[in-house]
Amino acid sequence: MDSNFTLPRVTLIALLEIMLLKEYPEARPSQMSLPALAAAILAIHYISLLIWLMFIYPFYFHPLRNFPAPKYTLISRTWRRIRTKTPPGQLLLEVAESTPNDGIIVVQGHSTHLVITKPGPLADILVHRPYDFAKLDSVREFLQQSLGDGLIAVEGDRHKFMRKNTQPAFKFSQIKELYPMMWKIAVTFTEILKGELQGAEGGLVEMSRWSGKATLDIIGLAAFGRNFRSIENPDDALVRNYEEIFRPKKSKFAYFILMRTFPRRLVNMLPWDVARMFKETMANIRAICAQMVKEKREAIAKKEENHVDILSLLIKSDNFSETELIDQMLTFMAAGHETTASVLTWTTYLLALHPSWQSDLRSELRRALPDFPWLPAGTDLASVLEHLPHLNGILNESLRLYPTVPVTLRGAVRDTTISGHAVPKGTEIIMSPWVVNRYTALWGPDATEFRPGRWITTVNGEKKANNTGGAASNYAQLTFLHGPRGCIGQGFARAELRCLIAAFVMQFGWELGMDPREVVPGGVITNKPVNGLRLKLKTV
Ligand code: HEM
Repeated sequence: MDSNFTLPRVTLIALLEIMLLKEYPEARPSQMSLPALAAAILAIHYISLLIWLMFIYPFYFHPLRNFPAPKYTLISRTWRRIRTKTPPGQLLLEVAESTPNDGIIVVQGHSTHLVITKPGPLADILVHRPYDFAKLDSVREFLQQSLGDGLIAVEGDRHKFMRKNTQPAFKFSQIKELYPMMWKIAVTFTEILKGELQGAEGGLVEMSRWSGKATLDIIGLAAFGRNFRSIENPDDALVRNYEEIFRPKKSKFAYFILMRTFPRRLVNMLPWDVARMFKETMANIRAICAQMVKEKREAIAKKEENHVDILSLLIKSDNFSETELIDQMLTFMAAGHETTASVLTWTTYLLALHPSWQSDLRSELRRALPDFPWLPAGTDLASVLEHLPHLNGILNESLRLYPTVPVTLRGAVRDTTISGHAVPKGTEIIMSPWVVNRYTALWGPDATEFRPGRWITTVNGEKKANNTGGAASNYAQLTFLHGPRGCIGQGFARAELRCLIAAFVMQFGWELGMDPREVVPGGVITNKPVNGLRLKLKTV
């Protein structure tokens, strides 16, 4: 939705004028040479274009000009964000806090975007008209390059079909079946970590790395029915490949920005390591997934065991081709592994800063699971963990304060409306869980503080978990988005996190093992502490 006057068009007009003046010398001022005249014409056109784009078009002609806008240009703020290393989404939060709005703000950067801040317009985009908005072509192309045509990358009718046929693998009864397996890995994770502590100086461990191993093992078993044993075996090929992809690095950030801005083929032609690394590691991961799909098909055919994993359910549904199964598996591995690891890492960070919540949670868990790490036969772990107020309050508050995907972009694929406002095709939209989850208009003056108590209600003297955190709308919590393009794995992720946090808190007490100023949220795909998270653990 940008101006018809663009740099290439204005350059073309200027060149045409120069050619005309060359053809008709009588029209030229006699005292100026042609080169001087050409330079002057180009300069006048470019300065006019700049004035048009910065001061006239956005405020008097842009179709979205009537939405409230910040009083400053985003370019100056972006520069400050880069300098001060504030996390992605923080700049937009400052915009939302300082610009009175009804849920839609227009921001001008190198192009125009609508930033959505409140429940009404979020519901329109995510639930009422989700297929009027799609991922931007550049983002989709990047996803397809890595994950093929998995659920996260497809659009329109293709997406509707896939989502409908994948949903059964994530229904509540299915997740309930997965709890004991998740618990087993969570306990193994803490046991191995306990062993590591003996060799670790001062009980120091790097939590991001360990979180990634635990969640990779859980997704391996739940998605493929295969234990990668990455917790025990750091040299596993799949583990190494995933660690390589997700390790935050400046060169990767630059690669993503270039992929957003220039054609993918062009960027991939550049002779740099990061493009080659992406290509090679994704090809390795794809080959491993293809092998696992093949083996699983054979095992199902031989009726070797009772298969409850996601891949088995998709194979048995007979709705997916071989390539589609591989694409879906790659998608679940990518979407369901680092995301959950990031939340586990941030939860341990928040609990390191708030030791009283750590010990309250431990007491709650000891009462609920007195035989830890054993579960008496017949224990309904899902029912036990899903009702614990401290566990769920802490999890919800971590998900709120450190949403794994801090910012997501959409483009209107047709002329449509948001909250009754006309929005032309091509309009780019920013939805930011970081903004919405921390917005004082939705959460009150303590929006940015860690207060798990907001998710706990006392009824007749008994503490119970609530699902709203005291906010007036479900849309105030955007971590998993909502609607048919929201996270299909939300229930899975919550189950897994309950197990991991519970086992961790029952096994260890901890404090921060680094300068708190060094704990900086950032990262390329998921929101991670860019300098890692060192914790000082002791067994309890
Ligand atoms: C705490 C952990 C997780 C968080 C915060 C999270 C967050 C999200 C978000 C924000 C999206 C929408 C992305 C966008 O459209 O820009 C998404 C989509 C998705 N997530 Fe998750 N996710 C998590 C865990 C999982 C898990 C465990 C799985 C699978 C086992 C999973 C599978 C997916 C898939 C397949 C999609 C695409 C859905 C679609 O477009 O229909 N996620 N997730």
